Amino acid sequence: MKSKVEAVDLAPGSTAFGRRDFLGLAAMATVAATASSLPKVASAVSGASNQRDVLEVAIIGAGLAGLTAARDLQRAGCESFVVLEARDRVGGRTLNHDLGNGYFSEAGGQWIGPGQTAVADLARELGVGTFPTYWQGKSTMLAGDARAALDLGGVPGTDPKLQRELEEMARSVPSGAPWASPRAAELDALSVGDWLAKKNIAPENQIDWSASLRLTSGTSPTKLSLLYYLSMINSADCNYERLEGTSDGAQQARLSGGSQILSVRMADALGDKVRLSAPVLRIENWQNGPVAIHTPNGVIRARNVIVALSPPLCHQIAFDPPLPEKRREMQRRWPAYAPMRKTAHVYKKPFWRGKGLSGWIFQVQGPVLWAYDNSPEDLSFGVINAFVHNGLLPSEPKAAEAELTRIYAQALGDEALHPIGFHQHDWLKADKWTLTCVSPMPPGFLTRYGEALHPSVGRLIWSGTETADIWAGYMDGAVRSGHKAALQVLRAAAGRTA
Ligand SMILES: Cc1cc2nc3c(=O)[nH]c(=O)nc-3n(C[C@H](O)[C@H](O)[C@H](O)COP(=O)(O)OP(=O)(O)OC[C@H]3O[C@@H](n4cnc5c(N)ncnc54)[C@H](O)[C@@H]3O)c2cc1C
Repeated sequence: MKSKVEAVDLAPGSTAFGRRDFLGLAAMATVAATASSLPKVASAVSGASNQRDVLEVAIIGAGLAGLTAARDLQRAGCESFVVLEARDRVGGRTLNHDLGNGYFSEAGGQWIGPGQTAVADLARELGVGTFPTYWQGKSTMLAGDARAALDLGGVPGTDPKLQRELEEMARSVPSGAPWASPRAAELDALSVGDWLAKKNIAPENQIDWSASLRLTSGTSPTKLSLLYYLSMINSADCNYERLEGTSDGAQQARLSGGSQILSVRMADALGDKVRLSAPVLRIENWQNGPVAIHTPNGVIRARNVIVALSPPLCHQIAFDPPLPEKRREMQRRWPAYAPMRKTAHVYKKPFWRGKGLSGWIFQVQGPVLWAYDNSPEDLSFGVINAFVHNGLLPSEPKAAEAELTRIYAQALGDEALHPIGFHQHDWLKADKWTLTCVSPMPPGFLTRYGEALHPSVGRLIWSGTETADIWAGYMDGAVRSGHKAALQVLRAAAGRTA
């Protein structure tokens, strides 16, 4: 079992000036360039709004990506936009479950970690604090009636030698465009399972690989493209533990007040520019504009559209004329339906901590994929959250609670028999406005369809976490994609007045 993060080797010929430094400088340069053209942009935008019913921008989706784009536009002086959101709430794949007295448990995205600077900056700007994820103590493994307690040190217990091999391969797989890797065809022909099968992995490590990959990608190693997984490791500075770990990885910290608070605060500041319960059903005249965006409440016209949705959600919208074939096929075939169901057991206290237990539970065969301590920062009560296998746990809440309570008692002791609250959220069953929590990318997809993911077509600018250059699939990627889309619109507006 590995517990320490090792230093990342620099590629031959590289200097201590890393990719992050470069991206930081590039971002500053872009912001400076944008700021210097702001008066022009603002006037171009006010000019557009003079045409009464034609807005400069319509943003579809009030998740982190869409709201970040809207916030950036407003900060740049653009007032001619709306955000159209299908649901009666903002936040998309982030959702706070209210535990009462101002406490929340996150039913969707929740953790942030090192290198996820975009979401961390946003939190700071919005006055949202962070606190460390609890992982200290022994984790419990359950296999039938057998129980073992192990110190994992906050990282998955996979083989360090194989982790280094993956990191080395990840260097040649750019996170934002894996299909551009010189080894793309070879790596996309394999699943992670194919690759692992050649490595003679000990059975106990196979369980660890399988659990951590399923949690990260929503699918099993045999169904996950090796190319895609390497692009995720690349996002994490080519550091496996930074992707998969808690102590110094992407699961390192939580947002005070629950992750949905980011979207709620952005939406509050945007006021009536955010229109809830306004699903976009049809988009016409997207080639040259003005684009007509149809919702059940009426038609909005705009020069540009930021589509801040995952590709399968884009596919639910009718486009007239139809989108270019490659884009259409990419949306249609994008791997969706990675079901994720999260549960929360509430206790009077996090009693397991006093027993030297982390609250982490892994079950070899059973409904619990991973249970973990999700208690509030001030420990006024204890919470065990779990990612569970759909199909192995009854969907009816009372029955699900009882089954998990029994398992937690086996893992943590009899105190677990008395929860004071239970909550679950099944993203597959909730509604049709998420479809996929993460992307369970199969071999062969990215090399075939990846190139259609980023380029705008006509007046449509694609955003949403899936389009991010780093940390795609994560909250950080969503925020980055929102910044990028807003810059595209501002540049287009500045170009018209130049
Ligand atoms: C269970 C779970 C656990 C996760 N864990 C983590 C984690 O720990 N850390 C992390 O960084 N990320 C995590 N994620 C992923 C993270 O939540 C997402 O990457 C991020 O929130 C995506 O933001 P987005 O704005 O790109 O998309 P979304 O949040 O999907 O936003 C899209 C919005 O568009 C709306 N919409 C859809 N169709 C239409 C339409 N036709 N018209 C108008 N509106 C529409 C939706 O209602 C939604 O509000 C997790 C996700 C889930 C579900």
